[in-house]
Amino acid sequence: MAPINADVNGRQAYVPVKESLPEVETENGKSANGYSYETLLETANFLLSRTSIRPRIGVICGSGMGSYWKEGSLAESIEDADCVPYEDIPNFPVSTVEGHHGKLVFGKLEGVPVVAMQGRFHYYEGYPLWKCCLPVRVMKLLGVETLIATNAAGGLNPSYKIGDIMIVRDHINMMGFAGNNPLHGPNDERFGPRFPPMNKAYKLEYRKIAKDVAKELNIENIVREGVYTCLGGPNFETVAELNMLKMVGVDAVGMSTVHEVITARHCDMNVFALSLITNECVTSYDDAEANHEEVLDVGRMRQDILKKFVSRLVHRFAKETISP
Ligand SMILES: O=P(O)(O)O[C@H]1O[C@H](CO)[C@@H](O)[C@H]1O
Ligand SMILES: Nc1nc2[nH]cnc2c(=O)[nH]1
Repeated sequence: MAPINADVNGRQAYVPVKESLPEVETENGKSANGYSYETLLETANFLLSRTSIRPRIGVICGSGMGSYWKEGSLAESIEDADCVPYEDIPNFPVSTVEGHHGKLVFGKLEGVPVVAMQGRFHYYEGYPLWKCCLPVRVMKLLGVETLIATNAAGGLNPSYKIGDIMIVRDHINMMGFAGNNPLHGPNDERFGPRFPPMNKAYKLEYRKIAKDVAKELNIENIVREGVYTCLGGPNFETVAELNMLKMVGVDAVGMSTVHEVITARHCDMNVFALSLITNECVTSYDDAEANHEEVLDVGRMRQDILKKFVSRLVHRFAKETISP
């Protein structure tokens, strides 16, 4: 096992400023912000013992989009794939939502070593935010430098259509406004600083590359750029809530991603995120209702395009920004 203060690849990790963190007690008697650095190193080391892939880019598959890692689709472009079910991974939560398979897939995409989460964790499943984001820290310890987070979201911007792909320019951390943040609790400087900036969360260079790639793939007519927000869920929004979000500049609404991005930026990962617009947000009282089946159907419908888009992005991000 790698020594403490080195990452699993033996490189020097963040310099700790404290030997140990103060214990913060919660109602159930557990530490408030989750597993220690050492515990997550154990998880990372376990994973490295299950694969020879040393991933540089991590991908989180959104609702309905994870299926594109299965047979007949992106799996065909992932070489040397090693799948590890979440149940087998020490300290990992398990997926409980339809459309989230519950596996880590290690492999190569266009020659780039990647790890993909085929299934993410959501707050509404009962996991605290830090636990929803635990895989992001594990990715960091595996050596991942860039996170690509994908999600299914409702389109609030009236010009968006179902099936559009929104490059996330920025987010509004609604849950954070109420004090619910994945970084809540004692801070371990080996992951990152106490007060991380978030104004450049979504890397400008990656957003430019994504627009180039959209042109190359001839899909620029369905690719947008906008602001995402995450609500706790699991219910879809009321008309009044959606109208309020529209007023504050939200383009797409979901129940994920924001806390993952905060955790990734905290540990200095490069971040790119995209939302597949799976439904139009219902902003008047007589329109149709949102439902998860539609979300999954649109994910399936866009599977091929997303597969090509994400693969090209992996290639370009690796070529232009990842250290050799
Ligand atoms: O954000 P992802 O996981 O893509 O899924 C989105 O779609 C589901 C609702 O249909 C919610 O889980 C929401 O967060
Ligand atoms: N909160 C929320 N999440 C979604 N995920 C997919 N569509 C939606 C939506 O309309 N609202």
